[in-house]
Amino acid sequence: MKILPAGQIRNIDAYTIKNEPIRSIDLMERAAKAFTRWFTTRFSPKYQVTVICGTGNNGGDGLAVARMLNEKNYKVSLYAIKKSASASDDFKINEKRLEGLIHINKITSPGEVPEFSTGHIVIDAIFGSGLSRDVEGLYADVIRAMNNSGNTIVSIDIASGLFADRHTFSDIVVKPEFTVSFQIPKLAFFMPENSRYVGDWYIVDIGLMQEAIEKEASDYFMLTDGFVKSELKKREKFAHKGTHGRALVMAGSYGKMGAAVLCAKAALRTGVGLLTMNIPRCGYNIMQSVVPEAMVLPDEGDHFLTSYGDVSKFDALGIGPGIGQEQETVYSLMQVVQAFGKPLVIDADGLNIIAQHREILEVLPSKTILTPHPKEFERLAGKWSDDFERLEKLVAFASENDVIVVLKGAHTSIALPTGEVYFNSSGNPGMASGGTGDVLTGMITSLLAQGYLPEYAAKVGVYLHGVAGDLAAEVTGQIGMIASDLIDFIPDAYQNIR
Ligand SMILES: NC(=O)C1=CN([C@@H]2O[C@H](COP(=O)(O)OP(=O)(O)OC[C@H]3O[C@@H](n4cnc5c(N)ncnc54)[C@H](OP(=O)(O)O)[C@@H]3O)[C@@H](O)[C@H]2O)[C@H](O)CC1
Ligand SMILES: [K+]
Repeated sequence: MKILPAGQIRNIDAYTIKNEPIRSIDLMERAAKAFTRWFTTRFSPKYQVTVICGTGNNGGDGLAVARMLNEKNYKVSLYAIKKSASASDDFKINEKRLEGLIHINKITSPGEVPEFSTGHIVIDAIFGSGLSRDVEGLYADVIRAMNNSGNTIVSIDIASGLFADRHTFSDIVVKPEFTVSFQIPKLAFFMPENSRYVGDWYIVDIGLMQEAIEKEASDYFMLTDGFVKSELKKREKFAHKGTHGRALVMAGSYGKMGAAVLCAKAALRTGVGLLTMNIPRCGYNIMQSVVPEAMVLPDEGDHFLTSYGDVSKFDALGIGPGIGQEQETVYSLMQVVQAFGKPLVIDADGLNIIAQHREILEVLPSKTILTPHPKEFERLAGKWSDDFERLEKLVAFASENDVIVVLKGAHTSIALPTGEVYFNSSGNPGMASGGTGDVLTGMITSLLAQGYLPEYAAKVGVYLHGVAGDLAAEVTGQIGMIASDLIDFIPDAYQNIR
């Protein structure tokens, strides 16, 4: 699914209005209906609803929603912030449609800012994608009062005060529990810095023309079920274990064999035919007894990796989980990436080693997959001042080094060398716990070995990992979930997507 900036969404609106054709007021009606449908399935008419509007089209949506909820027997109080006489045409039409139905309380001065009584659901329709500057004055007073009221807020399209496509410096922004956005996700939703201004967000379809969406170019996409489903490889009837690839994972050191074990189990559960674990000797018994399905290639080093073996017979190589940064390990990493000569997966200490020895970047096979968490990415690419700048750095790093970067976090983002970025939509905060990264490395390595091209191994791996986390959380809850739970749910995650 494409993520598009406000300007391009406006083009799509205009195209739909012209070519469907549909009057813009009817498109607003359709948007308000879609919002109302979402709202009425979540909140019953026993709730009192307060709708706060601006006077642009977001405000027009708010008026139409107020009318629709009133028809459905919700008790609705309605306010419009009117600093000047100007209002959008569709706002004015909706204002007329409300005559005799609901009174619109005008907020024209600070004295008229409502006192929000508790227990209301507040619908935020002050500004949408037309926000053009920081919020101040009367608008700021209202937003502060809304945020301080303790009420559940639902934002229409996007929280008022939040810029859809760039960093929002001001903190005068509505803090909704839910955002219900129209058809196309906004880039701001994927930035961790905005989490309190987005809440749980939902996309509702308002029937914008598909051909108009296709016409608009974008480098940003959201990974969805449909996409991943279409990329999953099927198992052939006459397959044997060799058909599903041979993977080699170089992982572990004294005290960090858990990382190697998690990575191994995840690779196997993701479906690799044959897995070999290249680990230091201290991990031999652990690996053989805990993961009997894996073959073990013990290193000469007792406590950390000191060399590498014949890598030519492997389809995929994953390296990094728990390897530490001893000098011999650094040398073997430097050499093995070149000896392997095909795209591989590098994680954790493997990335820290690269950050210390940047010459390795020059010899990485094209489309190698790097899977940093934000701190590791900072070591590779330097600091950023906000998440939009981080995104710029991510895109630049992937294209300059001809690598695929999987930047882990809520909405893990996958940057390709082409400049495209895919944001994940699966997963939950319970996954922010030790070892989940090792699981992801195992999964992506496994998919590479099974013949997925690097770009698809990254996308499918990240999405599946998130689904496994979501399924695990249904059983364990988010707080008590651990990385091993994720592994147990990989098979279900496959079933779920198919
Ligand atoms: N396809 C769709 O998604 C559809 C969306 N709809 C809804 O329309 C809004 C966008 O509506 P628009 O009228 O373009 O913009 P807004 O309602 O967000 O607000 C514009 C007015 O607000 C003024 N403004 C902007 N920033 C500020 C500020 N900081 N302080 C005060 N006033 C501000 C702006 O003034 P300008 O001086 O910048 O012109 C405008 O007067 C979208 O979000 C959806 O909710 C349609 O209903 C259906 C299709
Ligand atoms: K809004």
